[in-house]
Parts: sequence; structure tokens; C-alpha cells
Amino acid sequence: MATPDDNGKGGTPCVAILSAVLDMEYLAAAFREAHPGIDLRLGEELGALDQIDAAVCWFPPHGLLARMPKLRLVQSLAAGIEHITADAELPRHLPLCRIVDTGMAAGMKAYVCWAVVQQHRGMRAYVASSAARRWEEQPIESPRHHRVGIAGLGTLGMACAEALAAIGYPVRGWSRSAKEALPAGVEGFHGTAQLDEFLSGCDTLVCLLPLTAETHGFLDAALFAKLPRGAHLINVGRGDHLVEADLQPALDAGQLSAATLDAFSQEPLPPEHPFWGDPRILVTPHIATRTDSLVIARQTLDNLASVRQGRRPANQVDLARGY
Ligand SMILES: NC(=O)C1=CN([C@@H]2O[C@H](COP(=O)(O)OP(=O)(O)OC[C@H]3O[C@@H](n4cnc5c(N)ncnc54)[C@H](OP(=O)(O)O)[C@@H]3O)[C@@H](O)[C@H]2O)C=CC1
Ligand SMILES: O=C(O)C(=O)CO
Repeated sequence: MATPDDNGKGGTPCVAILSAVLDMEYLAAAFREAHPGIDLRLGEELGALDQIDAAVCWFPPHGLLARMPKLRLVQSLAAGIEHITADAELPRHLPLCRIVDTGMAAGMKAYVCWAVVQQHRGMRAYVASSAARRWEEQPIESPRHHRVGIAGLGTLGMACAEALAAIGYPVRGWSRSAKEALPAGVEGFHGTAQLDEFLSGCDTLVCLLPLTAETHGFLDAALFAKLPRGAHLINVGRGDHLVEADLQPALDAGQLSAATLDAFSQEPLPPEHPFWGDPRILVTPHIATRTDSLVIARQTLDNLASVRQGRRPANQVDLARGY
């Protein structure tokens, strides 16, 4: 029988917020708002590990989850989960869930549309001409003539495809499996057999794949060679999708014209990294989108309640598939 304290979800939840790379204090208030009285553990204050029911993670310290014997749920605070599955000791029998959220999709749509338009319309030139008080037009090409391809037609890729089609770009998407229903103006491709055909029609290529064994190093010289000459690359997936050493040679050769990158193999991007200061490369510091803290807290607590009630939690990852 549920008590008022447990909100009908089976006892006061004990939730750990774990990260080896970020101060997670910012999430605490949202968890307390979502469940006043929650037993929250974070930072150095994890207490008895055998009391923890659920762990919310962003690059959790390796080996720690395996030392929580009563753990029932591993929750990524992000859409991606490779930062958790990289832990060789991850208890793989437990449900691992990720965040799926309309607010996150809205942020990604805004970033990707901005990234496409800023390059296609030459918007960066206006920053310079404005500073120099010059009234100077860049060439205006109709979006109808600029084909945008999205590798990864999942929650975020599909939202971006729909948004780009709505502002007039011919859009194509590539996924592992065939899509039965696609938004108007979006053409679908799937599997390795259709990859080359997909790439041949991408004046801008957006990477929105999850990072898996199959997609690691996806953006390499061989792939760039299959794009139309002068294509623009946008990587909002993960840094390790890109073979970083292959990017500047492709730009030097004119095979690519520009790159807008939000994710990097090493974050923060080290100060000596050659991408900094290259006028053809626009670097943003992994800010394409974020999830509202309260959404993370609510999805975690709902998922823990589901697990406690013997139900499948929402947005559980298929660990065999890797996403
Ligand atoms: N920069 C940022 O701020 C952020 C980056 N991200 C990144 O975006 C990624 C995508 O998120 P989301 O859309 O929610 O993920 P989803 O799991 O919803 O979608 C993944 C898509 O990739 C496709 N895919 C996976 N593996 C392959 C493959 N081997 N070949 C072809 N297609 C493949 C899937 O195909 P199918 O449909 O057939 O399953 C699916 O269409 C995240 O994993 C994360 O890395 C996410 C949020 C913020
Ligand atoms: O949700 C994700 O996977 C992110 O990268 C958020 O920054």
C-alpha cells in the first residue's frame, strides 16, 4: 500500500547522482522538487551503497554501479548512453534508460536549423560586415537547391528533419531500419546498402547517430569522398563519430567547405587543438541542446516506480544494439 510519502511509487526512493566529470549539484533541487523527502546521494556523500535504488549518470565513475547491490535502475541524464556503457563493470542485467523529451528535441531542432542556415546563407560574413559598417549581400540560394541529409533518424533526427523540411530544405534521412512514415518533404534511406546513395545527395550532412561500435569513426575521409564536393558537415552526435585527423585535409582539398561541430573526442576541446581558430570550423561547446532538470528528475522517478511495480520503464535502451 502506497504511503503519502512515497507518492504511490513504493517507499522513499534513494537516488544517487553520479558523474566523474561534472558537479551534479545543479540537479539536486529538481529531484527535491519532484519528490520532497527523497533520499538523495551525490558527490562525496554517497553513504551506504546498499541503500541506493537508482543511479542517474553522466560519465559515472567506472566500477561504482557494480558496488550497489540493491540498484534497480540506471538512468542516463542524457539521450546518449555511451558514457555509461563504457564502464566495463556496468551491471548489464539492470534496465538502463535514457531521456526522451520534447524540450530536448526542440533545442536540437533550433541548433540544427541555425547551423544549416548560418552556413548556407553565409551568415557569418554578416558578423564581419556588420562590425565593419559594410552593407554587403551574400549570395542567396533558395533552400530548394540545398539538400540536407540527417544520419540518424531517431527522436532527435526525425524532429530536425521535419523542421528543416518545413523551412524549405529537401531533406533525406538515414537510419538502420526502414521508416514506414516520414514527414512531408523527407526521403528515407536505411542500412549500409543505401548509405552511398544517401550521402551522394547531402549538401549538408548532419550526424545525429548514437555512438556505438558500428558508428564509431563514421565520419571519415572515405565518407567525405562520397558527399557532393564542398559539402558542409554538422556533427551534433558524439566526438568519436568523427575521425578528427581526416577533417582538415578534407577541408584543405575542398571536398568539404565547412564544419559545425558541437561534440569532440576530448571535451573540453584542448586549447592547442587545431580546430580552434580554423575559420572553416565553427566550434560550439556541446550545447546543441539540454534537458530540463525537472524532466530528468521526473523521468527517473517514474522509471524507478515502474521497475518497483514490475513494469518496463520508459525509454529503456537495448544494450545488445547499443542504443
Ligand atoms: N550535442 C548534443 O547536445 C546532443 C547530442 N545527442 C546525440 O544524439 C544522439 C541521437 O539521439 P536520439 O535521436 O535521441 O537517438 P535515437 O536512439 O532516438 O535515434 C538513433 C538513430 O540512429 C540510427 N542508427 C543507430 N545505429 C545506426 C547504424 N549503425 N546505421 C544507421 N543508423 C543507425 C537509428 O536507426 P533506427 O531508427 O533504425 O533504430 C535511429 O534512427 C544521441 O545518442 C547523442 O549521442 C543527443 C542530445 C544532445
Ligand atoms: O543528451 C545528450 O546525449 C547530450 O549530449 C546532452 O548534452
